[in-house]
Amino acid sequence: MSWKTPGVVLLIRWFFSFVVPAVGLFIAVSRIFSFYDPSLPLWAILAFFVGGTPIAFAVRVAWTQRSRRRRAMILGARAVPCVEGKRIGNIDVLTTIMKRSEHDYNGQVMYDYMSILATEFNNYWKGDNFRATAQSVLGTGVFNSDGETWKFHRAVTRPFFNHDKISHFDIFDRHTDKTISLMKERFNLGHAIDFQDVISRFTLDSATEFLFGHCVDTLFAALPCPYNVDKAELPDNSSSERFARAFLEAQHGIAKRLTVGQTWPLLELFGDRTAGPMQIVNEFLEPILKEAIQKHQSSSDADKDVFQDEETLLGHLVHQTTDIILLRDEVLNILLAGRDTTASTLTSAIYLLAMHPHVLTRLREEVLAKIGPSRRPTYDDIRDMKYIRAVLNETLRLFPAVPANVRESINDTTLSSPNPGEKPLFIPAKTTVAYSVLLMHRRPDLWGPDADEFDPDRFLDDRLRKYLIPNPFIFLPFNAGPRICLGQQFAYNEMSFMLIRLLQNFSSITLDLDAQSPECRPPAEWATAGGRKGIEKFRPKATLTLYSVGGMWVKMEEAENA
Ligand code: HEM
Repeated sequence: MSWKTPGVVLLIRWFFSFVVPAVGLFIAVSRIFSFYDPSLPLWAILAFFVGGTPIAFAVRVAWTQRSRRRRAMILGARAVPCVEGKRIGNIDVLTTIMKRSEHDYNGQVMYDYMSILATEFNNYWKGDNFRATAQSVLGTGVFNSDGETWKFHRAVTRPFFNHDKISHFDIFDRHTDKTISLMKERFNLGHAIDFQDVISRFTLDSATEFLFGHCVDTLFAALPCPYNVDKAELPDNSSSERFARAFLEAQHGIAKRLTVGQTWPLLELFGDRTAGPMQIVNEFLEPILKEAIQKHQSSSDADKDVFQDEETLLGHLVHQTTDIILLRDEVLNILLAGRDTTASTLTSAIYLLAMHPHVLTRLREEVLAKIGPSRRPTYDDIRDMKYIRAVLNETLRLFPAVPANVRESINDTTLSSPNPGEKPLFIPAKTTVAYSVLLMHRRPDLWGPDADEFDPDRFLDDRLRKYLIPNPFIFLPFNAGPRICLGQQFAYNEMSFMLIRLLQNFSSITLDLDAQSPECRPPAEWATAGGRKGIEKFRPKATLTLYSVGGMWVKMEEAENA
């Protein structure tokens, strides 16, 4: 095991920031004393050793605060109000945030403690803190870089997403068929299915196929067993799912770090929690990357020069670079960007359709009228289907797959005050600012008094003109500005394709709450809470993406003509 764990690296940094200056000060003072009187009193030596580092820390904090007040005044701004804890270093606030992030309704702790960033994207970047947190998993890929490196990543990947590829629909079709037949098998046994699990397999198998040309075939592994069913009743055809599990574990590692904040390395004093899972991920990827590089290098020069409409992202990327680390970072970042987001949105959509059968009926009518009971949907079909787009948008409004995010300020800047007439809030350079799209999407002042309700018509009727058209920044599931999601169109195609196929095959969806293990069900006290917390039948939580704790257990009724 390497001694250079994240925790040790942080302690070394702190040693040089606080202990070394304190010792330096001690040496300087003792020199001055020795000039007049060679023996420094024992109490002074002890006081320096015991109090030196905390005093150096306190002086640094006081100096920073004074400097911030002065810089805020220059910008005509005021300091952001601070949360005042009861313990030194706000340790009580930190532990409360960690605990509530684990158990409370997603976003609630943010709502109670933090301020919301609205539209000030230009003064911010991802920043060093986020990069340090995610580096061991995402490397320097598009999701985790800024400046020139980010521009490079974005430039090399963008052409791949520029036009819709027929081959993508072939991939969706193959994996959708497999997914639906797995679901039917389970429903025929009379049991529920964890839709979140099965759809995550679908998006992983589809994404690995279109990114690397190698499907990880998670749809062939055994499905999880409902809480209320004996495992022996279900067939077990398990095969290795190491890659999928390891990649998820690595993401959980990043999410944990983000919850703790900048002191996360202290929790990893004895080892990097993402190192083990990332070793498995890298072992899976390395031969695939090497094969793609070799194939490119052995192709004739004439072939290399001709721009080909490659089927896979990797096939496209090796034309730009054969640096194996760059290639790995790129495909892993896009796998993360594209896989869990679509799985999360489809899971939320199925939940909402189960909760609102009249929406399901209307959506099914659109599918049957436009495409019929069995034909494969085309790109043109999907483009013309207004209601399916409204259902997906309304799902993304209430349950945005990336519910919260962070940015770091580049220079000293300000945010307009939430209370009109008050001075703006001062944001010093290099400050991490967290913002929640989920909370913004549910604000009644932005979306109307029924903001908490699921109603796809708000994307079709007068409410569209009243709220969204004049103020498009109130709906940001795909982010906005130069870092807007590259895969937005791909995602709408994939999600619409799957929903259409599901509704061609099934005529109703019900939640099976008994199949969910009791510790994963929403706590009884949520029922009396206001807003969506009081409505929800599942516990929404987030790693980098939103998910349902313990899965989303549903039953579906097969359509007569399926
Ligand atoms: C419902 C589905 C999706 C949602 C809600 C979504 C949402 C987002 C969001 C919020 C970001 C900004 C993240 C940030 O800057 O911190 C983003 C970035 C990105 N997304 Fe998506 N995404 C989805 C699907 C996809 C798919 C399917 C792909 C590709 C196959 C993809 C590729 C990307 C890439 C490459 C970026 C990075 C852009 C950059 O930083 O310049 N996304 N996405």
